[in-house]
Amino acid sequence: MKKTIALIAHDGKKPEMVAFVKDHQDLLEHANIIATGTTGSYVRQTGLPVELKLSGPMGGDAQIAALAAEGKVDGIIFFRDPLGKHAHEPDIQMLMRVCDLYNVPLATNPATGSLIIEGLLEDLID
Ligand SMILES: O=C(CO)COP(=O)(O)O
Repeated sequence: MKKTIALIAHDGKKPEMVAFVKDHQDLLEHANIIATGTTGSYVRQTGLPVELKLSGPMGGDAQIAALAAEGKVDGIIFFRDPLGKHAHEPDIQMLMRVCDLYNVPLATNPATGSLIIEGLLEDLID
C-alpha cells in the first residue's frame, strides 16, 4: 500500500522544500503526497502529483494534523521558518503535538526529512 507523505514549508523555506523534493523525486514518485496549499503549488512544479489542502494560515496545518490523528499520514516533512512569526502558531504547535501523541514521524529539516523519506519509501522500489 502506498505511503502518504505530507509536505509543509513556511514562505522562507519553500525554495528549500522544492529542492528537497527534486532531490528525492525518485522515491516520492512512489508515495501519495499531500501538502498545505501554497507549498503544494510550489511542489507541483516538480511534476509530481500533490493533493492540496488549505493554505497553512487558513487551516491547512490543522487538516494535516487531523489526518495524522486518524492514522492517514505516514510521515510529515515540515520546514519551518525559525525567523518568521505566524498568526496560526497554535495550529503549528497542534500539528507537532499530534505527531508526538500518535508517534507520526515528523522532520523539520532536510537531513531528517531524507531519513524519513528513505526509511518509509526505499524498500518500496526495487
Ligand atoms: O503556513 C504554513 C505552515 O504553517 C504553510 O502553508 P502554505 O503551504 O499554504 O504556505
